[in-house]
Amino acid sequence: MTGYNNSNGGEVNTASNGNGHSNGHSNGHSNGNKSADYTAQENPTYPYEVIQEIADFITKGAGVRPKIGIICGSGLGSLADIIQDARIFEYEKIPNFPVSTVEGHAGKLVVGTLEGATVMAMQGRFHFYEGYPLAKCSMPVRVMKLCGVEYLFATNAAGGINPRYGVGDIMLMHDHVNMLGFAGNSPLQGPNDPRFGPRFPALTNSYNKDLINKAIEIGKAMGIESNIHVGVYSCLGGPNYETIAELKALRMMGVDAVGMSTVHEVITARHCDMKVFAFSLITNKCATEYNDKKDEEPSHDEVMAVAKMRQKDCCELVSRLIRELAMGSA
Ligand SMILES: O=P(O)(O)O[C@@H]1C[C@H](O)[C@@H](CO)O1
Ligand SMILES: Nc1nc2[nH]cnc2c(=O)[nH]1
Repeated sequence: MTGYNNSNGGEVNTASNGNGHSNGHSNGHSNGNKSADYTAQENPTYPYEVIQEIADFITKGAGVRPKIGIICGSGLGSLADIIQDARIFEYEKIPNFPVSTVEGHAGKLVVGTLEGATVMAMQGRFHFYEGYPLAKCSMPVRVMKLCGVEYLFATNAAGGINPRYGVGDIMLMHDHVNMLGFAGNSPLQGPNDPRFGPRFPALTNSYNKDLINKAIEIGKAMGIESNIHVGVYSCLGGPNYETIAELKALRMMGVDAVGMSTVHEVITARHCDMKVFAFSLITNKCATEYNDKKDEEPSHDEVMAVAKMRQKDCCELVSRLIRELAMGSA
């Protein structure tokens, strides 16, 4: 396994320099990496070679090169349970991989087949609020790319700000507002390695329109068209949910649903030219007026309960869309 120490303040370390794991990207588990904890001064960019080694570990272990990557949102791990001929990698056992710390994110990578396509699914994603820098949160997207993935399917649980959205609805993402980006934070910060993508990537067409249209058709066929919306997602840092004033501001900005993930993954995927499909399961309605109703306050328990309740439809939507892709009609 390549060691890397990226505290050189500029250049990406593109060679295997054998200098050991002094970078702080330890997962503290079975790979024997004894490096120090992450410090904010450190550059969290993973060198290409390290990502390549993780990808090789997975493709060799699984014996396939997946075409579609899936990221399961909070409570939506069942999207990975429907994968056949599954080869399961616990994050703790993947060299240089972070570990999942959030309930509803099991911490497993599942590789196999779904509806005739080879897929790899993250049953557990990494969030900024867990203390991981954004480049680390979205590093697995680059691993997917080097495993052969061409399409990223990202899912999340989110609060509905658009008053037309109900709990349990699905919002197909057609755009996002990157609040962490507004605050000067990006998964692409730091030295750029052109083998992944350009220094200044465009994000104007980030969400694949054909896949959105296909998903709308599938929603109709499933008889859930009135529960399907197309809208704008915004990612905040979390882990706290939003104040009323913040929710009002987001609504004025044109945001339909708010969460704590996905955007950095989409940026990383578009940077390396993957096609992206993403949706939010609306797990709670966000209050945009002041009131004292305790039962209107969001909670992770509620998020998990709604995800469990709606997992069947979410799985069916994803499976059908993947079937269309595998048949070449999406
Ligand atoms: O991983 P996602 O974005 O689906 O999870 C959302 C955001 C927080 O992690 C959590 C809050 O309940 O759900
Ligand atoms: N930020 C945020 N994330 C969520 N995830 C699920 N519901 C919510 C919410 O209301 N706000």
